[in-house]
Amino acid sequence: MNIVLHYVKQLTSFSGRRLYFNLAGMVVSSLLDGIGILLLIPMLSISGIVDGNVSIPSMDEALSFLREFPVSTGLILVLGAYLVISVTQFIMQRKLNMQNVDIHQSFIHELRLRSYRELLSAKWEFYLNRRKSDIINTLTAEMSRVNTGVHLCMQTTTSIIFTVIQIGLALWISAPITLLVVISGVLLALFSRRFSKRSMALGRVTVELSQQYMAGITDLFNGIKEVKSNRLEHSRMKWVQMLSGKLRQEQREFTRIRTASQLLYKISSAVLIAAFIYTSVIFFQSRPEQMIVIIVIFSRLWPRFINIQANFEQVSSFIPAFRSLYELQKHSNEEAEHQSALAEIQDLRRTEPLRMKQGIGCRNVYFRYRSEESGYALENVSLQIPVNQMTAIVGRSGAGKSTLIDLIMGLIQPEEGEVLIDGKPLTGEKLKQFRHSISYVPQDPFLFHGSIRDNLLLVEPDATDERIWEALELSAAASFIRQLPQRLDTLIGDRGIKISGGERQRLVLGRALLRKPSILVLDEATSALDTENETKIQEVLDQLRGKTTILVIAHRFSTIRNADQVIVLDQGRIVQNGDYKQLALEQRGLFRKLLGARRDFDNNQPYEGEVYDWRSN
Ligand SMILES: Nc1ncnc2c1ncn2[C@@H]1O[C@H](COP(=O)(O)OP(=O)(O)OP(=O)(O)O)[C@@H](O)[C@H]1O
Repeated sequence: MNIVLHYVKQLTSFSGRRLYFNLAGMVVSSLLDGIGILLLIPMLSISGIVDGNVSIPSMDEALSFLREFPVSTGLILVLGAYLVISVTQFIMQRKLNMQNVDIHQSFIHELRLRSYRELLSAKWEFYLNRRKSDIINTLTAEMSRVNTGVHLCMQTTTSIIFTVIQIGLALWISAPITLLVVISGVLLALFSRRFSKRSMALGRVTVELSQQYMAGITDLFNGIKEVKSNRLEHSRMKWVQMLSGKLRQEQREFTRIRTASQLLYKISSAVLIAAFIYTSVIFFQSRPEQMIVIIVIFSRLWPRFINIQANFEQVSSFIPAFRSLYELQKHSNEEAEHQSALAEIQDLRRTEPLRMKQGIGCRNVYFRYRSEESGYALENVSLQIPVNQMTAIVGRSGAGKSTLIDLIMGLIQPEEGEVLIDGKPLTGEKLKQFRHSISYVPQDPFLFHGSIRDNLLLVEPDATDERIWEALELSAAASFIRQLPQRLDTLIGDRGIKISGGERQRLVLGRALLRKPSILVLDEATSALDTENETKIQEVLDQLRGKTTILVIAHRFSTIRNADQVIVLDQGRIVQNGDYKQLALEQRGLFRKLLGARRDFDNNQPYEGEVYDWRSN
């Protein structure tokens, strides 16, 4: 329950006076409700409409004037008062409900924004160690349970206020009966704690199953092409059947618990009411008016107890969802990129890009993904990337090329050693500015289901069509986009599924160039291009040299042919570093081995446009 209290505290500090005003309104409204219903019988009795007398201290005297009137006038007065009180209470209740929803939804809105902000400010390592589908599950399914949980907490608070006030009024009417009802309620609530505990245990199962379901369907639809091509539909269907069966079972179990506790309350209510009436009639010779009071008090209070118990059980089943959101927020907060990362995301001012003068350096850098592993992904790496030159990083698969790029971009931090910009450590404001000067193009770029224009404006929301076409010309994407019937307004599907791999890469390169970056990082970003388009990109990179620092991982010989510097990585270490020609001539070097002995490097005349994959060596 502590975790729920954490969010309730957040709710009270977020909503402030509004929440307290609403609670005060609830008190007044429940008083009116209590007066309207509970005092109806005594009023009728005092007015002489019901035979006999139900004694309520001080109320008798206050309403004794009704006896002066004829019965019909008294009845109109009593019912008129009842109507006024009830209608006022209904109107007030409606207003309070609307305000409640407003407070609740504003809080959920804030919670959602806060969670996104914290997640966006978390460092890259946070994501490396987590299943993305778990994060998505927490932000969707669990967030929705938290939403209902907060609503239920507010509803339960209201119910408790109503109940306490009605207990007060009932005590006024008949203290012994009310006390008996309350004691029975408390005993039953204590007995029902087992239902709440079972609900919480089931809630944990719900979160686990929900995570498995989200992970499974994410994997399934990410790999739907493989599923269809390799005829894996049957095995996937079996998996869905198994998981959906567990979900069905879990929901059934939850309903079983809930209905069992409701049944217990309802049976108790029948047994208690019978016992009360029997005791009153047989032992205390109570009159019919008192019987009515017993029934009224019981029928007003008992459903409230049932309702509070049902809410407790449901909130208990949501506790694991509250915990899941809490832990996601806590961990993303703990793993924030830097102290001001959160504030930075809120800060809408544009950060000025860094004007690098000398270049990027790494000094004796060590990095490993898990501290318990003995091997390093990067080991004692020292290098210099001169400003406005093109540096290529090559090596076999798993050599550490992408890790080195992530480290240079400040996404991951070295375990030992330093990354330097113009000789100074890459931290604080400098890191922020440095990030703003980079355009990064991965092999599998991020394209969303939208138009080409929308995908481009993602990085430069204010770019004009003229600037967009200029960038697309540079990335050799303009020609294919012009041929599309809707040109920039063409929808490209999920992850750009409606265009080819090569077209996707040219489009994403155009998007990177639209930002006019001072540092361009291409991580195998030209792998899907044909020779003609690759040559075009090569020309673009040549044009950018002298104006932009270019960092390239490429498995194609032609892409790095004009690089000013080639860094050769092997098992996390730099084994060669120099310009292309020099490395190609080093007979025993790994670079030459990677290129393949077939080529005539002494004349530096490799076959034009030939595609060569380092990784196969
Ligand atoms: N998220 C990760 N968690 C654990 N180990 C990782 C992770 N990413 C990479 N590695 C390991 O770190 C080493 C370097 O990987 P990296 O991706 O940098 O190589 P690469 O040269 O870019 O390979 P490729 O050319 O195949 O993309 C490899 O041994 C790899 O298994």
